[in-house]
Amino acid sequence: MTARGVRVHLRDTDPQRIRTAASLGAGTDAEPDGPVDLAVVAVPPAHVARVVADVQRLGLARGCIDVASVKGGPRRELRELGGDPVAYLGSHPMSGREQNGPLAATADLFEGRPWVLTPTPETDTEVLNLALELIALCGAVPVVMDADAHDRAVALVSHTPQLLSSMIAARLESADETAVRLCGQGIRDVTRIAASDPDMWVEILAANPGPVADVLAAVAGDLDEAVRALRALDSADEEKRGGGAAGIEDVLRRGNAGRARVPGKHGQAPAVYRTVAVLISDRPGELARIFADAGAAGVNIEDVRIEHATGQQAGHVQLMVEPGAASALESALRDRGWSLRRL
Ligand SMILES: NC(=O)c1ccc[n+]([C@@H]2O[C@H](COP(=O)([O-])OP(=O)(O)OC[C@H]3O[C@@H](n4cnc5c(N)ncnc54)[C@H](O)[C@@H]3O)[C@@H](O)[C@H]2O)c1
Ligand SMILES: O=C(O)C(=O)C[C@]1(C(=O)O)C=C[C@@H](O)C=C1
Repeated sequence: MTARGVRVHLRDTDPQRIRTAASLGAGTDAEPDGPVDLAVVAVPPAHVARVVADVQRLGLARGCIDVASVKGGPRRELRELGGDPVAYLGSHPMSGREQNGPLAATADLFEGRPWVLTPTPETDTEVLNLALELIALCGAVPVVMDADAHDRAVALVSHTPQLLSSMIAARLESADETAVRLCGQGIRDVTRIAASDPDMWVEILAANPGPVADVLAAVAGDLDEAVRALRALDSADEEKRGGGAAGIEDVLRRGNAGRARVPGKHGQAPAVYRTVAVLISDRPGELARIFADAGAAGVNIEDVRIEHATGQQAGHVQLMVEPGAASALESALRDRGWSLRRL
C-alpha cells in the first residue's frame, strides 16, 4: 500500500516488529492525527474480534477489515463482544508464506491471488468499497463468499493440506540420515508449508475443526484403500496383485484430475510450460547472470525452481518458459557458456 502512495500507520503489540516493518518501508510508526479510512487487522485468528472491537471502541478507523484465515468465528465473537458488525468486513487473501513476521513480508505477495470478502446484507457499502480499493491496489482478485462457505472451502484447499504436509514431514524427524540426504524436489514440494508456525496453525485449526476433520476423514478413507492396495500388490496371488495395481492407479488418476483443476498463475488454467534445466555453481550473482542472459534472448521466464545437488557446491535451476520459447532459450544459454541438463 505504501508503494502505491497510501499512507500506512503500523501498530503491533510488539514494538520491535513495528520498527522492523517501518525500516523495510511498510509504513510509519507515527500515530495518525485522527481516524484512518480503513484499519487492516492482521493478528492471529483468536485475537481478531478483540482487536476489531478495540479499533471501533477507540474510534481509530472509519471501517475495519481483518485478514485471518478463518471467517465464521471472528464475526460471531465480535457480536459477543458488542462490536459493530456494520463497519467490519471479514476478508482473507489467499496467499501467504510458511514464515511469519515482517522479515518474511513481500510487497507483491497478493498479486494475482484471490482475496475473499465476506460481506453480509448489513455491511456498510463504504467499507466494502474501501476493501475493494485496497485489494485492487494490491493487484489481487476479489472473491465474495459467505463466511461459513469460505471456512469449508479453505478446510479443503488450505487447512487439510497444511496438516498433511506436516504429517509427511514428521516422518522425517527420526528417519535415518542416509534416507534424509536423498530428499529431492518431490518431498520439498510436499513439505514446504510444514515449516509454518505451529502456534498460528493451532489457532487456525481450532477455529475450523469440523470442516477440516471432514476432509481429513475422507483422506483417511483413501489412505486405508491405498494401504490395502499396496498389501495386495505384495501378495503371491496374481489376481490380488491385479486388484492392488488397479486400486493404486485409481488414486493416482484421481490425483491427476484434481491437480488439473488447480488454477495457475493469476488464477488462469495451469499453463503447460517447458522446463530448461541449467547447471549453476553456488556463487554470488549466478542467478542474476542467468536471468539477464534469458532476458537478453528475449525469453520471459514464467516460473523458476532451484534444485540443490546433495553435498555439492552446485545445483540446477529450472526455468519454466512457454513451449515455443524453449529451444531459443536453450541455444542462447549454450552460446553464453551455460551447461544444460535434459529432463
Ligand atoms: N501467513 C500467511 O500465510 C497468512 C495468509 C493469509 C492470512 N493470514 C492471516 O494473517 C494473520 C496474521 O498472520 P501472519 O502470518 O501475518 O502472522 P505474523 O506473526 O507475521 O503477524 C501477526 C502479528 O500480530 C501481532 N499481534 C498479536 N496479537 C496482537 C494484538 N492483540 N494487537 C496487535 N498486534 C498483535 C503480533 O505481534 C504479530 O506481529 C492471521 O490471522 C493469519 O491467519 C496469514
Ligand atoms: O503458501 C503458504 O506458505 C501459505 O501460507 C499459503 C496459505 C494457503 O494455504 O494457501 C496458508 C494460509 C493462509 O490463510 C493463506 C494462504
